[in-house]
Amino acid sequence: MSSTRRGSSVAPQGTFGERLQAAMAEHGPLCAGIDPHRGLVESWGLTYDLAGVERFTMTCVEAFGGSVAAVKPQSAFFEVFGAKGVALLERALTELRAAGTLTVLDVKRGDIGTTVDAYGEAFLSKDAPAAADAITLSPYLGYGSLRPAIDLAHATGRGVFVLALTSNPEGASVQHARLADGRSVAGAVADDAAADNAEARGRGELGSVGLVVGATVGSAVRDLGVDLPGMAGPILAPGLGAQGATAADVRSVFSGALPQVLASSSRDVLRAGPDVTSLRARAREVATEVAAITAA
Ligand SMILES: O=c1ccn([C@@H]2O[C@H](COP(=O)(O)O)[C@@H](O)[C@H]2O)c(=O)[nH]1
Repeated sequence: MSSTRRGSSVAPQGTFGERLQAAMAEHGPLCAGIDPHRGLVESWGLTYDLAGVERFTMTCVEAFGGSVAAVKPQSAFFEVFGAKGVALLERALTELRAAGTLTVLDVKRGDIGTTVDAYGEAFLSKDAPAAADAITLSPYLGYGSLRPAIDLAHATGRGVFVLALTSNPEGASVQHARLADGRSVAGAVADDAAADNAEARGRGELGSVGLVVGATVGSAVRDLGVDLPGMAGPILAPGLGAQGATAADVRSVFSGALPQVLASSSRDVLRAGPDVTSLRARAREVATEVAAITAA
């Protein structure tokens, strides 16, 4: 990538796992999503175009910046608007970073290793144009293909969340399958992440390689032998609210690994907009509810 396409260079202090652990302790374990769906944008009285999505996004940045542990923009909703949408996404990431709020960019990238290397440069390098504190990765070209991005994340103090048990019902057809050694696909992804978090675990810290496990997955974690405590990294748990999962589901799905959970909610919180104070209040309310469950 040419240097003219690079963003500004601000090296984060400490590992992603350390920073996330501190942010969850301060604000509660909520990652608020920025998902400018057409219907949501219009329900805020905005037009569904670049200007409307910009207003929506910057309202979220103002409401969530400094108020929640992390913010997760969903890249797809920005890519819809082409280069200008991506520029808006980059601006949101920059402003959240300036507010001292961790960002998890939901891009779900995965490819052969040489291409994953470029994805790492795009989002996790110190001069990345769309620098995020962490990104989501898909391991379905093999966990090992993610190596360049995982190594870069470790080198730059950033993190990744690897899809293990996604919140959608269709995910089970792949993620519940069994390998030749008897382990489930999701269990094997967790074992691979555990190996990457071994040093952090040895220091008694949260690792920087997390997993995505939906709060909607019921008993799958137990049934499939997915060792979340042994994984020792953060668990990004979407599905709260609009997809039907409750705080009580968080408690049962992640029992034994609750301190690692970063619950993620988008539409349920975003419906409280467009008023900044109401939006922030709803995010705080959900964060407090999940904190009470995960601390119990
Ligand atoms: O397993 C997964 C992985 C990612 N997501 C993403 O999280 C949000 C969920 O939005 P809600 O409005 O809270 O349902 C969205 O960006 C998804 O792409 C997920 O839902 N499940």
